[in-house]
Amino acid sequence: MTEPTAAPSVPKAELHVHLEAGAAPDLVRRNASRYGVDVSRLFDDEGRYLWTDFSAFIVAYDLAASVFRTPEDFAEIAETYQRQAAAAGSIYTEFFVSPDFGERSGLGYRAYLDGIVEGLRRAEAATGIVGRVIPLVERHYGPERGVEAARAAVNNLVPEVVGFGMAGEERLHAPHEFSAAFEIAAEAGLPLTCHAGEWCPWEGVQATLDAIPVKRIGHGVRAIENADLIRRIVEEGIHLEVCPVSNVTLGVYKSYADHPLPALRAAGVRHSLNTDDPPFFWTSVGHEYGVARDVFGLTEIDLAGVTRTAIEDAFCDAATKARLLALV
Ligand SMILES: O=c1[nH]cnc2c1ncn2[C@@H]1O[C@H](CO)[C@@H](O)[C@H]1O
Repeated sequence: MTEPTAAPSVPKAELHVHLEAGAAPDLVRRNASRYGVDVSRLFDDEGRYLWTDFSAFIVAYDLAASVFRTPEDFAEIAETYQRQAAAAGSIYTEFFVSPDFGERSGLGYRAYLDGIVEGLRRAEAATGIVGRVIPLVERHYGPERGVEAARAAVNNLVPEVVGFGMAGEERLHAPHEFSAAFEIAAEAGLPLTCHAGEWCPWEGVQATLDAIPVKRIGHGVRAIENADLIRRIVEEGIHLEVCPVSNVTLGVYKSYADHPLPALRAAGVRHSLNTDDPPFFWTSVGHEYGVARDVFGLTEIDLAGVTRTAIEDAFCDAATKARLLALV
């Protein structure tokens, strides 16, 4: 993970971090040896995560996640991530968690969630950084498992659970196939976000907005390919959870010069800056803000605006937002 020489000092906030990907290689290696799992193919000679493309990344993600098995293991991921983010000036993180993965891990979703929440509470007590959780559907497992994930989410509404979403392989299944899952979550009062417009072109974002009453889109950057869609996103106040380093590292865009962050900003699209899967993409919250400043030319005032927009469009309660906005 490369921190810029001097990360911007402005308070930071993130709305899009996949929890298991918050685990740094050292933590994964330590747990792998504790549980006797061979993770040698996960890392390169310098000990950094190794993958070739998005499909290989999803497999690598699952292998790294497989060495977390107890509530305390998950508490440690959450607490460690949050302490590092707080040290880089972050005041708020929303993590994607997977009820399906909680079951697959053998732990059960509730014990998995309780571990994560315990880690978030410990980090908040130590540093003040606030952490919240968005359970999600893993799209590549299909709509039926999506409904199960939604049921698990609404049956375990601890205070830290603030929304519901979908991630995973965007090239499989259409958004409307997941309507039933999103309806269960919406009926329980959970605001919605869905990954789209990362691996599929702008039509994927439009189909998502047509099928699911989302307030935010995970990534959504390829909406830039259609001016009418961008107008709709601005008019409806849809927030894009933008992850520039992830996009360039995974190859959604060849270089930062091709990335639409400046065009999205110029169009007035509400957005935040996010790490997505930080150690997999050799990034951190400080690095994202550093790239926004050094590559895209955002000023400290612009960056404070990004943080304010993130908190305004966060899924936490109004009192928490007011308290956090007062810090920016
Ligand atoms: O950048 C991404 N795009 C789409 N799906 C992702 C990305 N990063 C992680 N996941 C997926 O999210 C789930 C865990 O939260 C896993 O299914 C993982 O593959």
